[in-house]
Amino acid sequence: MAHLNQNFISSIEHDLPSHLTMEDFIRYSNKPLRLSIRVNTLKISTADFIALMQPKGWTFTAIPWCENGYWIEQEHKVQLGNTIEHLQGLFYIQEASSMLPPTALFAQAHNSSQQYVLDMASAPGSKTTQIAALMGNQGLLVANEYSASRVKVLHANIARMGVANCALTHFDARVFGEYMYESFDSILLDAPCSGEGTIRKDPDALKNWDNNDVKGIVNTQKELIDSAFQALKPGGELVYSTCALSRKENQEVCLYLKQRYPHAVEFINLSTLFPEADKACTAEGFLHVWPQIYDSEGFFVAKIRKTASVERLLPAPRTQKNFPFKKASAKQVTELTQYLKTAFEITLPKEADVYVRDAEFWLFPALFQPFIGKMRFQRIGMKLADALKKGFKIKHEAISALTTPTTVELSDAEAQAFLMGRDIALLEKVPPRGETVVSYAGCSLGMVKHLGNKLKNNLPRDLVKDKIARYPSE
Ligand SMILES: C[S@@+](CC[C@H](N)C(=O)[O-])C[C@H]1O[C@@H](n2cnc3c(N)ncnc32)[C@H](O)[C@@H]1O
Repeated sequence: MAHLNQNFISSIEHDLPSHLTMEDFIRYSNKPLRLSIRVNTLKISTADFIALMQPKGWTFTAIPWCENGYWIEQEHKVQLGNTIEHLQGLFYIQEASSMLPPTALFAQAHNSSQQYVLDMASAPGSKTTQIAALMGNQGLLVANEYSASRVKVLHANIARMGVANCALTHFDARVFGEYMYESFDSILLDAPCSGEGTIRKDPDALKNWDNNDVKGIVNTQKELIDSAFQALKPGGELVYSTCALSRKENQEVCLYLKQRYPHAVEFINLSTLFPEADKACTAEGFLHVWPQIYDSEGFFVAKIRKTASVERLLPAPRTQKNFPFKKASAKQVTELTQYLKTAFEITLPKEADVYVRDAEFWLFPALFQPFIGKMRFQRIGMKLADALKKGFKIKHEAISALTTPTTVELSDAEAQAFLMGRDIALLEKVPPRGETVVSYAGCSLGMVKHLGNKLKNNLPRDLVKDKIARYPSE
């Protein structure tokens, strides 16, 4: 049963649009959320994923605002996060309304080239990984997160989902306007908020709700949206979203921006974003999703176009020296490319550059180059391989993100054993193949050393699980 304190009810009654009732709001707040997932098209097509999961007892209902999002029901209730398909990054467990902001950001983009994208408050990465899929792993996606522990979760999700076009930063996002003035084509500010919309997931979310706490959050939101607008290129687009319900954290933050930059802020009307979007549309053209409208969590989404350049608020900081990477030499690139091609049939993407730091080889999105020295990055692109005394050793991240056609396909039981860190015995002795990629459902799972009579497990220790959930028929 959701705990709605009286202060919250009084405040929300004030903000609820006249065509919705408080009774419905309370009724839906007490209803369990429908389970929803997003298929990771960086790894598998939606059709193949449905064909894989239907025989395992899943039923799919399409989410109208996300091409690859589904409400699902499971015939056999297993812990989704521990399934093989989840661990290999074929899908992301994501609340349906949380899929709205990236859809809005990529819908009918005014500037059709969304090459430089910033996600200002990213962890745990639901929307970052959705954006990377919408970008098809091209361009450059800068994903920022302020909390150190949440940066780790963000990175784990990016790696699991095979995202290759991302650079991670760890800042209070208020710095972007100063450090990255008018640098991005598109920005998502999924702002820290009071989380009122999450009551169906967390019945205690509003137990201690206090109007005074909201005031502090609103100041942060205004500073963050200002910084986002400074970092946006003229002609660029910004989506501001929260899972809060009050006008203060939503409409008023956007109106504040318009007041600050009246000549440069244009609100884009979202009433036709998907069929029935008008049901949640406000007078300003924002989507204010109350739980009872689409039987989802509460959410707010505003799309804003920057129609003109704005005056820079703070001077450009000095260029940062001591970038620890350098571009790999032509000889190094040739040797590495040959190793990847011969051993794994991997061809490196054209829009990426190989960088080297000590004995580590990294793949950076090509568009990253102009950002060198502008700010400190936690992690850029992905680690490709380590240099050995003779040759290289490919990293798991690269196997996960790059297509590897030559693989040994594992059965359900073998995939389970692999993810639990175990070696896999082969029924017949065959000539050893050395480093080999193993796959499940046609998608790579990781690497083994093929010894002829067994596959020696090479899964990184931090990815080994104690428990894997399997469906009864498997
Ligand atoms: C609503 S959550 C983001 C959810 C995320 N976009 C997703 O879809 O998975 C807001 C995030 O902002 C982070 N945060 C809080 N204050 C911040 C700040 N000043 N700058 C950047 N991030 C901040 C929080 O740690 C939290 O992870």
